Amino acid sequence: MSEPALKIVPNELSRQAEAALGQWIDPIIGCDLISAGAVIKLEAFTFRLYIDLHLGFPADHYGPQLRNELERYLLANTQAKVVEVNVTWSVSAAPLTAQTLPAIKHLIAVASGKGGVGKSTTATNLALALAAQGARVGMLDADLYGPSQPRMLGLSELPDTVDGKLQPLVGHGIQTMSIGFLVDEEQPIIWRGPMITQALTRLLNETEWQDLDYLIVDMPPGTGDIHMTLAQKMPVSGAVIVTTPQDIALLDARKGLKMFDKVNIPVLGIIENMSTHVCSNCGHEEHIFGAGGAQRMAEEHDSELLGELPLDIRIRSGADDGEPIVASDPQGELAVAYGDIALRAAARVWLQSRVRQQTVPTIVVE
Ligand SMILES: Nc1ncnc2c1ncn2[C@@H]1O[C@H](COP(=O)(O)OP(=O)(O)OP(=O)(O)O)[C@@H](O)[C@H]1O
Repeated sequence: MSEPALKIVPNELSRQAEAALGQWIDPIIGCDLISAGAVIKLEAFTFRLYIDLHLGFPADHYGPQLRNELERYLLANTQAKVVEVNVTWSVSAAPLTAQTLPAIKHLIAVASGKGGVGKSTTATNLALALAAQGARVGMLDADLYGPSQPRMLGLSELPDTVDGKLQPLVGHGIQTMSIGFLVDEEQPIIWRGPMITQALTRLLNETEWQDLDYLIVDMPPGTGDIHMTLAQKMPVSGAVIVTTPQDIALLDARKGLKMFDKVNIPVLGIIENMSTHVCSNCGHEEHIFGAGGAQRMAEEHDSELLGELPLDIRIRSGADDGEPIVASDPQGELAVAYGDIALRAAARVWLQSRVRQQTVPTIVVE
């Protein structure tokens, strides 16, 4: 005879906890933790609440922060006198396709419509921010006409080849491959479409990436051959679009957004770079390139503003010196801003795959 099914009877505290959790909009995930599928266990005894959360993005620092905030919130908003929240995380691989690369769980493209808006700088700092949360991160410099990752990550050696595979160079913990390692920095690259396509696919496929949660792909500006190669030959989980709030940059960013829509690459969100400038002498804040443009663009295109970054000399000098700000000042406010944006993008990658899986949280009550 089979065991009778366990009958789960909600009690007052579990009802209070579920209601409170339903009201808590996580600033990184963008929705409540139950809807996100993050609550994997909820145990409610008369005055004691035990909650297990599992996040699908790296959260070495975010996890403890979330635990502390949630414990305080639940103590204030339920009858519980003891609340224990346990947070774990792991990054699951993207669904298997013909293009899946076994060593890489997710490819995230960092793109911009227009050149010079700070896409490469943003890509580098986002990669470092994900690594700071515990993820294994790589960087593929797909800006073949103007590779900047060697300089930004402070790398200049020639990569080794082992059994015909290029070994990525590691800068600030990021496994990196760039055409800039293989050609002279001073020499212009004057390849036509098919050569570019071949060079990019070889850089991706012939590099021996080691067990990556995320490979960040630093795209060239615009919408050209490299973008088509990315869409057709690479398993991209999503793209983020970097823009400044300037009208001309936004116009080009819209084209980029539409291009990703056309080739079925989900846009994870928009990043507004050089949003404001705070004068280092007098502290006066100015919107040099205009205000609110990326937010409006996100609303118009049913996308999301992942965050804003100021125009700051420390970001510029770090990028030029091979000491990106997230690595050189990991506790500073700029690293925090990059960290939030990086986690929001990673959380969108996770939520996308959860929508496909439709998982339901387990709730156990006394
Ligand atoms: N938020 C910022 N504050 C100050 N300087 C910045 C910021 N973002 C980028 N920069 C600087 O702006 C310049 C252009 O940045 P970057 O090379 O990242 O742009 P890009 O969009 O990748 O350009 P390209 O399209 O030419 O590859 C660099 O000198 C960089 O250091």
